[in-house]
Amino acid sequence: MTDFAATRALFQIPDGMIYLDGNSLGPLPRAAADRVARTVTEEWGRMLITGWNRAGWMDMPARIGDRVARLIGAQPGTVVMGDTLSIKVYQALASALEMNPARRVILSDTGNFPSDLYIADGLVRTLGQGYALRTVAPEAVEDAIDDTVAVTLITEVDYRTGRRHDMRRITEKAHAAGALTIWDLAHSAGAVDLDLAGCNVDFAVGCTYKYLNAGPGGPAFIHVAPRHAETARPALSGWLGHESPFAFDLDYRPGRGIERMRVGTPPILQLAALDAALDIWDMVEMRDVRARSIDLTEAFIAGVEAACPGLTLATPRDPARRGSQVSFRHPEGYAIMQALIARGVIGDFRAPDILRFGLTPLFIGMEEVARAVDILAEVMATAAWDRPEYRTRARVT
Ligand SMILES: Cc1ncc(COP(=O)(O)O)c(C=O)c1O
Ligand SMILES: Nc1c(O)cccc1C(=O)C[C@H](N)C(=O)O
Repeated sequence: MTDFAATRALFQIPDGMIYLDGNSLGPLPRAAADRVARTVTEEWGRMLITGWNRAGWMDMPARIGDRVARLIGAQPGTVVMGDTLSIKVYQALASALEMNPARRVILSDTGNFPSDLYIADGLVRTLGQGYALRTVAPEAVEDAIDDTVAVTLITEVDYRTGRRHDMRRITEKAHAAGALTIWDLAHSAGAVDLDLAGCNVDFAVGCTYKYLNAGPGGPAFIHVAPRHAETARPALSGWLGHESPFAFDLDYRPGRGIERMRVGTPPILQLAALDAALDIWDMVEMRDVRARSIDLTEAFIAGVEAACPGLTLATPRDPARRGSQVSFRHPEGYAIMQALIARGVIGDFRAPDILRFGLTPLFIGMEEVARAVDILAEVMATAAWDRPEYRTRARVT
């Protein structure tokens, strides 16, 4: 059994703060600060360029990829770290389209994160030749999979509502129709129990600065199913995905397996922070995290619904259909969230009216849930949010 009191002690969270935003930016694992400092002083400072060999920097993207693979139910050797998630979406999409050349449609849904849709739109414009992005309502995805679809591009857990797609069913349906699948796991990795291998997905991508706690700008990951690993062309064919980067050949030959999905120089300091954050993940079983996340989200929903009649639940009631966040709607959602933040309860707001709360078992327990509910109830009952300064929108919400 996972000891959540032990994991919680490993994070640095300011006294008195109830941090319900680990679904957007995870808190600092205490060990990450030391680890980054050591990487800077002992590796970069003392080894300089020899660190690429002596400190194992060059192997970090694949070595850490294996650590992430365990958390998402993927086989070792099928995940590599690097770049940002938007870039990995582009890479997976361009690779998948090339693997299904008779088809022209990318299928996605309106619950997807805008960056994924922007990237898909940009790519179809670059490709021309009848390529198109078809975006349907989340509930309509399964029925929209037909023999024109080259690839589905679906974010498993909706960033606004927390609604979770059925990965197994959609992947099966896509394969039966001759389409490939790309799953964006930004709000899934470290949040829900995943079985990429068992679901037979083709590609998956995700970020590490949310539930995995790698810090702002933490590198993304990409997974390619073993059956495609030696045939997928990486589309972004940078030198570090080359079969032999230090031969400096003028022609590009993709590297072995998942290594080919590397592009350029890996962000070593961010990878060091992620490596330290993953030590905490080594202490937990994903099924325990999922079970506790369901308990926390159930308790939060019940508490808020009982105490705050003015808020409308935006997240599915069925725990199987949601991730590890709970969202409520209110026309004054932005001001309400600012009032909560002023009282030490940190969630966030997503336009036009969503209050978003991440319930992250590694460092949030039932006691914080109860306190957060009480504070929210007080803010709502006294209309404490109704102040001009709470309505002034910040640049980043
Ligand atoms: C589902 C999803 N996809 C893509 C992105 C974009 O990620 P990045 O800013 O790392 O490129 C995000 C978050 O920002 C996201 O939530
Ligand atoms: N990546 C972010 C950033 O650089 C700044 C502020 C927020 C973010 C986010 O991750 C947003 C996030 N994807 C969301 O779910 O809204």
